[in-house]
Amino acid sequence: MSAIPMERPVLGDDEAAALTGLAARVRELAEATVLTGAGAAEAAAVADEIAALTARLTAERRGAPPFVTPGERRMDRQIANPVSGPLNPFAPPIGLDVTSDGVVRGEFTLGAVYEGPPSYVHGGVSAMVLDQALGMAAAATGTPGMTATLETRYRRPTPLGVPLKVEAKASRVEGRKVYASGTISAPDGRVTVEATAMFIMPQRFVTSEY
Ligand SMILES: CCCCCCCC(=O)SCCNC(=O)CCNC(=O)[C@H](O)C(C)(C)COP(=O)(O)OP(=O)(O)OC[C@H]1O[C@@H](n2cnc3c(N)ncnc32)[C@H](O)[C@@H]1OP(=O)(O)O
Repeated sequence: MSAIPMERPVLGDDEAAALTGLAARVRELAEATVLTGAGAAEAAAVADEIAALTARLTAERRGAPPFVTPGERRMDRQIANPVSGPLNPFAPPIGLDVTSDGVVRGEFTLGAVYEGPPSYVHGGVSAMVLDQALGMAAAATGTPGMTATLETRYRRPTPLGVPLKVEAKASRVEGRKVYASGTISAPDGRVTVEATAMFIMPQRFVTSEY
């Protein structure tokens, strides 16, 4: 049982645009925080100002991230997803497109907040990006599901601060199970991470709109 309810408020266009802008500023703030050379006193002063801003936002707090109206299925309306959601400051965010033949593609650059080994992307972040891309490829078959297995193979370090590509495609559907694979590649075209995954449409969602 989750502490976050399933029922969601739906944002109008103006509010969605304003909150998207807010998330972009908070994303910049996160990067500024990990890179700042401000001294202790300045960092403490800025922390106090941010605490005041957080209190302003929390004054009207929702119980769950909101949705937007476009899209027939719930996953199309979810704009606070941690990989692709423009409303989520934690998300890079990565724009992922699905071609008519079911291939998911995205281009993205990851900054210092996603660092694992010095100057390279954290392996868990790469896995998260691939989980999302492969999940979208699975959903494109018409059988959206939850990740049951995700296997990643880290072939070489994934560089920060340069344009990366992610690509994914489903290979087969067996009842409620969908198998998919994908890669992240560096600007030189070499694959840095490969992934295979199996998604299962939960029995409880078979008759719902998920
Ligand atoms: C477009 C959006 C993209 C989103 C991408 C990101 C997606 C996510 O992050 S999802 C979050 C992470 N995943 C989860 O939290 C999933 C947690 N697990 C579950 O909810 C359930 O175990 C779930 C949905 C995987 C399967 O549940 P359920 O529908 O009850 O399956 P169940 O009836 O027990 O089993 C069905 C079949 O799957 C198999 N199976 C179930 N779970 C697994 C598993 N983890 N690994 C391998 N096989 C499995 C069973 O053995 C059974 O096989 P068979 O048909 O051959 O007997």
